[in-house]
Amino acid sequence: MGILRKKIAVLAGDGIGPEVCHEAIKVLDAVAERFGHRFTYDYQLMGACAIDATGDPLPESTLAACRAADAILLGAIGDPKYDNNPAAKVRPEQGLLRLRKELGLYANIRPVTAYDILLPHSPLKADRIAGADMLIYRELTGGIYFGEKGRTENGAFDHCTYTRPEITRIAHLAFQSAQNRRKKLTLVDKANVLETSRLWREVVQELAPAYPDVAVDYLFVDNAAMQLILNPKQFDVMLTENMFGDILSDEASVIAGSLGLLPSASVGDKAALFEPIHGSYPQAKGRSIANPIATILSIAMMLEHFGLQEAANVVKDAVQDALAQNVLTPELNPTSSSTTEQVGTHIAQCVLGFPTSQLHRDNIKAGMSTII
Ligand SMILES: NC(=O)C1=CN([C@@H]2O[C@H](COP(=O)(O)OP(=O)(O)OC[C@H]3O[C@@H](n4cnc5c(N)ncnc54)[C@H](O)[C@@H]3O)[C@@H](O)[C@H]2O)C=CC1
Ligand SMILES: CC(C)CC(=O)C(=O)O
Ligand SMILES: [Mg+2]
Repeated sequence: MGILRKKIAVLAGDGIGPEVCHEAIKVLDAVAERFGHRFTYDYQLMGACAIDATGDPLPESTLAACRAADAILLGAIGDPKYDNNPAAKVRPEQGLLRLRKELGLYANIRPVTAYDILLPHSPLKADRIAGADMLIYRELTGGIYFGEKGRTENGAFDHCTYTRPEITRIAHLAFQSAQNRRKKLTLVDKANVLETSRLWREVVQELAPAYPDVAVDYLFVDNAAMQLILNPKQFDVMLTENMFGDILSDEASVIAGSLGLLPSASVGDKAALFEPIHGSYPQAKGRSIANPIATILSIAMMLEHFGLQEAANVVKDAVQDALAQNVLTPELNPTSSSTTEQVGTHIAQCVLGFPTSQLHRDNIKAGMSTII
């Protein structure tokens, strides 16, 4: 692969979004330096910061920049002043949902891995989670988040709808992914109650014969939530609708060890966006305690999307190095933690090829004894 030039729209967003994006871009710059690629960044507003500046959570200029970019990096959006005001008509989350819809980002791919090195930090029993490695395919532009919603005289409603094409296109992606992995696909639904779930089951059953090497099973979402913690190793590719995937993937982050570790790629036919699965974690804003690894691993997914597998592997190895060296934010290591910036710098330095021992000597010289 020769030298690549790519333009990346950066939507740092709210809360910890700017902090984790800053570290992710540090790592991307290190990739550029090491491999000779050229990445340019187009910073745009989305979320509460965009409402503050323009009144609109997704200004037209942001949407245009995203359309013009080769890929989009998103930090996170959301602010307590909207979370705590149910009457607010304009909300940061509307910007994200509209962006996903406008760009046709229908498949959100969320890898979940139990890192051996973090097993002792997990609140779950190590023998239950060791070796867990799954991909969640979450449908991202349909379902209850996008249905008609409103208030009645004494109540409220959110409609959930799905069409066959919406299910078919993501199901194909999930089947193909399973073919390249351990060849197991689990559809998670609530087909014992919901008509939309029965359509999901019907479509997946119809597609299954085209993928004879993939074993398909079906779980109701309530059982799946329990199985995920009880025996996560049973899952290879999990396919599910928008809201179930949103909820189950946050639950699955406990298997990895922290919500701050899980990256994602949101892809469609014309655009691709890379984002940590977590939100804006407002309690951590400005305190340099947010884990940037979910966003840095989202950069690795972006590099894979660009066809830069070697660079993606270098980023993933650098993350492993940070975990192995105990360069961890406080939710993973409360007694001897590193800052958001120290984790990002460690990973960027590893990408640049610094021997770790050298890096540690430099950190000690700089007085950053908490790193070791
Ligand atoms: N994609 C996005 O931009 C998303 C935005 N949100 C928004 O974020 C705001 C906060 O929502 P919450 O429900 O509190 O979810 P959240 O994901 O922001 O935080 C939930 C908890 O997860 C942990 N956490 C999250 N990110 C972390 C990180 N990088 N490092 C270490 N720990 C981390 C913290 O314990 C935190 O209290 C809301 O306004 C919500 O709407 C929520 C989810 C996704
Ligand atoms: C606005 C929400 C749907 C964001 C979220 O929770 C997510 O995408 O995981
Ligand atoms: Mg979520």
